[in-house]
Amino acid sequence: MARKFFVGGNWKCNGTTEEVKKIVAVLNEGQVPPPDAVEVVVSPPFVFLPLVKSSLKPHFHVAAQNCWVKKGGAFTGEISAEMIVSLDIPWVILGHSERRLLLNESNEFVGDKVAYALGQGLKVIACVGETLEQREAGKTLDVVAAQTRAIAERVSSWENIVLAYEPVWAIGTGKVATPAQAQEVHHELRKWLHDNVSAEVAASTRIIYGGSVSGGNCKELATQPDVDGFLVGGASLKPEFIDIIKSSELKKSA
Ligand SMILES: O=C(CO)COP(=O)(O)O
Repeated sequence: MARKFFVGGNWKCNGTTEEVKKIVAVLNEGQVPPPDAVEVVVSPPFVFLPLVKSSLKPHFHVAAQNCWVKKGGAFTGEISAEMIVSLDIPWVILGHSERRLLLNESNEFVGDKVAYALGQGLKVIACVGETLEQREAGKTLDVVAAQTRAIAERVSSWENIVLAYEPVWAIGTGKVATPAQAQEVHHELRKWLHDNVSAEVAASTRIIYGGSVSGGNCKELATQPDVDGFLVGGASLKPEFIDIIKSSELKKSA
């Protein structure tokens, strides 16, 4: 089965109510390919989830940016998977490098979160990626394999997981991975899934790229055989996000 192109917009910790309304208006006015050609999921900060969900055209789906590792309770400041489900939000981003690095989320903790969120019925955009130091030390594939393994060991199905490869050195830096660099890691991740999970999961799991994706560089990246879409940060707050969604049209179906 062909993997449907997937474009995620991670708004991170950005936006006021007024700014969020403007981004929603841009999305609603955009001429984008139909939902059977591309899956688009935007991820506003928690406080804007209901506003964004209720004002976006149904064509677009919504994701939370994180959730707690288990059932809610006495965890001040956290948001549980159950809460996200109760808002009818289908997706959550987990394991983003900003949380792994700034908030010390370990591979195991991220794996536990992915398993718990899936168990509650959420779909998960699970992020992996190496730092510049790790890349320069030749450890890229070991790092992303270890991050992926911690997820694979804890989940029984990959049906509701999109894997996002986001090299840390490319995030918010304007230094996008070259199409060849992205393709190499995506190919290796797919091979890892093939060898360690199953051929079926390797063939069907979408592996998307994130890190300084823009309206300018998305086209060449989109044509790489193992790049099934994008997770976009800064550019997802701007009208060029529409161009990035449209890059799905360049994808030849597998
Ligand atoms: O972290 C990212 C998406 O999750 C990428 O961010 P930028 O597109 O701003 O580099």
